[in-house]
Formats: sequence, C-alpha cells, structure tokens
Amino acid sequence: MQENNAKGTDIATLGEFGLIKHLTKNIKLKHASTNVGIGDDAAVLDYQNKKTVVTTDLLLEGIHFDLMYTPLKHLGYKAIAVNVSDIYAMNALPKQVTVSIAISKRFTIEAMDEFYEGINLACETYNVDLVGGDTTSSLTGLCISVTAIGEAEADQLAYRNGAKENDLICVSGNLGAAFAGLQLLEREKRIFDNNPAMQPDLTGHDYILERQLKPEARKDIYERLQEAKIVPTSMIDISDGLSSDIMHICEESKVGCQIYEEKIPVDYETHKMAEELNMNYSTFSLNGGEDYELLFTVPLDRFDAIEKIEDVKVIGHITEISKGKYLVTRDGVEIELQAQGWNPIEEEEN
Ligand SMILES: Nc1ncnc2c1ncn2[C@@H]1O[C@H](COP(=O)(O)OP(=O)(O)O)[C@@H](O)[C@H]1O
Ligand SMILES: Cc1ncc(C[n+]2csc(CCOP(=O)(O)OP(=O)(O)O)c2C)c(N)n1
Ligand SMILES: [Mg+2]
Repeated sequence: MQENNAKGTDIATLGEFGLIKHLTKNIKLKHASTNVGIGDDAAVLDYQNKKTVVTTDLLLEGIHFDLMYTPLKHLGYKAIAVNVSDIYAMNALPKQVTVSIAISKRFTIEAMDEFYEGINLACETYNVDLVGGDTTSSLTGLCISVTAIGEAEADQLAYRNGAKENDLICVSGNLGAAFAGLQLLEREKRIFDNNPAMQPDLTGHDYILERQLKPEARKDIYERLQEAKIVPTSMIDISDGLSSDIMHICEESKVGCQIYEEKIPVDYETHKMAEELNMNYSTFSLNGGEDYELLFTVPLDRFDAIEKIEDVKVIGHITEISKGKYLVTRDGVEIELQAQGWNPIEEEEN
C-alpha cells in the first residue's frame, strides 16, 4: 500500500468504502422530502402532492473540462450548478442531488477532499441534499455524473413546448462570457505548453474566468419569477449557446422567432476578449455555450412585470412557424438562425 507522498495520500489507503465515508461523513440533510439519504441501497424521497423533476448531466475530463486550468473545488461546484440549472429551467425548485464519480489512480484523498469542498459549497448555495451516488475507478481521466431532483406544483412547470406567437423572448444575465473565459484559458495553456517558463497572464479577466470556472445557476431569477407570479410559457437554460437553445424552444413549441442582435446582453470583458482574439463578440454570445442563463418566453401582456426584474432583458419575440427563426443583425439584416452551439459528438467526429 502506498503512503503519503509529496502530492498527497493514495486513495488505496482508505479503499472505496472508506473514501465514501470520508467524503460524506459531515452531510446533514435539509429537506423534509429527503426521508433517507446516503447509506442504504437507495435514497427515499417523498414529494407528497408535488410533481418531481429529474435531470442528469455527465462531465468528462478532456471533453467538458481540462484539469490543467480547472481547480477541483470549482469543478465540484460547477458539476452541481449545471445540474440544478436544469431544474430551475423547468421553473422548479431543486431539492436533492446524487454525485457519481470514476477516478483514476492519480487522484489523491486530498484532491477528492477539494472536489467535495466544491460539491458541498454548491449544495449549501442551492439548498440541496446530497443523497447518494457511486464511486468507481477509471483507467484514465475523471468522469462525473450528477443527477438533480426537484419539485414544483403541476401548474408552475415551464416546458420547452409552450411558447406562443407574440410571446416575448427573455434572457437573464449576459451571454458569451463563459466561452470568452474558455478561449483565454486555452490560449494561456497553449503558450504554457510551448514554453513552460511562461506564467499565464490572466489579469483583468476575472469576470469571464469566473463565468467559465465557477458558473452559477439562476436561483435568483427563479425566485423573482415566483415573486412576480410569472410562469414562463416556455423555458430552457442556455448550455449549448443561445442560437441552439432558442431553436430547441421553437422546434418543441412549433413556432418561429425573431431575435435582435443589438438586444443580446454581452459583458464588457466578453467584448474585450473577443476583440483581443480578433473575433466577433456575437459569435461568443450566440454560439459560445455554458452561460447557464435562463432563456424563457412570456405573454406580451407581462412586459411590465418582466421589465421590473433586474438582470432580465427582452431580446425578441415569437412568430408563427412559417416565418422561420431569424436573427436581426445590428445593420437590420435578417439572418436565419443556425444551431451552431457546442456539440461534443460533432467535435469528436470532425
Ligand atoms: N443517453 C440518453 N438516454 C436517454 N435520454 C437522454 C440521453 N441523453 C439525453 N437525453 C434526454 O434528451 C433530452 C435533451 O437532452 P440535452 O440536450 O442533454 O438537454 P440539456 O441541455 O438540458 O442537458 C433530455 O430530456 C435528456 O434527458
Ligand atoms: C476542455 C473543455 N472543452 C470544452 C468546453 C466547452 N463546453 C463544455 S460543456 C459545454 C456545453 C454543454 O455541454 P453538454 O454536454 O452539451 O451539456 P448539456 O447541454 O447536456 O447540459 C461546453 C460549451 C470546456 N468548458 N472545456
Ligand atoms: Mg444534457
């Protein structure tokens, strides 16, 4: 058995069950709907009269994240945030998560502690119980699978298929920042790979780095919508990019859309990064992905209520299906939208 070394303690010193106990020993359950959490063959949940909402997402090293520049604590946080984001996108409230991991020999107990610090912090932030998971080994790379479970009253759920002609298309926050952060990290990685003596220069880019490495799910927007008694006619969270994700809404709802490029919110740092890389910032905001902002539609007569919600912008409207799905550029030219969002399977094939 290997003992402590300069890098940390070999997981073999604890074994699988020891590691699970070590990582989960301090978990305290928060919700009445969690009857049984970690420790038995399955968790037991009780949602009584509410609808149960379930979502899962997989994060793979090399495909979804690069450990060269991703701190494990941030990665743990992000794995939870991107999953609870899907629950908010149903206009539901996340309550439980499960976390499954496959780890290779190069991970130490200390590394896993760091990863779980991020998991636990996100569970506090989003007020969810960690109720189970699975731990196994991997030959190469780290795999993370998170499932999030939430609740909503049946009439509160927002599906992708409810958008109607003349509805307003709304988006929270700003778009393209996570992609801008990724471009910066990849650039600095290439420089470092060519010359390991070079120190990465990340100054002045804090916001886009945070958007890539530690994204937040829009719990606050879910709450503002509840307070304003707005149930979106449709909603999705932007993971693959605005163009791709509005197209999901349009296709499911059998409608068209008109989006105005000048109305798409983009942060100053995203503009700056696009400029530095000689790229069009609209490419970032339309196709970048990993924004985890909420994209939703509301009836036209809710305009006043929407306008009062801070950090939500109207970027266009829903049209009838025969009108197609269009972006109106800053010059007033109409361009048919294309789903050019991030697609790992296509990326692999290219
Ligand atoms: N391998 C799979 N088996 C079954 N259902 C899947 C699989 N992959 C994705 N889905 C389902 O397809 C739908 C769209 O998935 P996805 O594009 O990943 O959505 P999101 O961007 O919200 O994660 C979801 O309902 C998801 O549960
Ligand atoms: C090393 C690395 N490659 C690529 C990306 C970009 N990236 C990772 S996930 C993602 C979008 C969403 O991923 P997906 O698996 O499609 O999630 P889902 O739509 O199912 O929520 C993007 C753009 C990244 N952050 N890091
Ligand atoms: Mg998915």
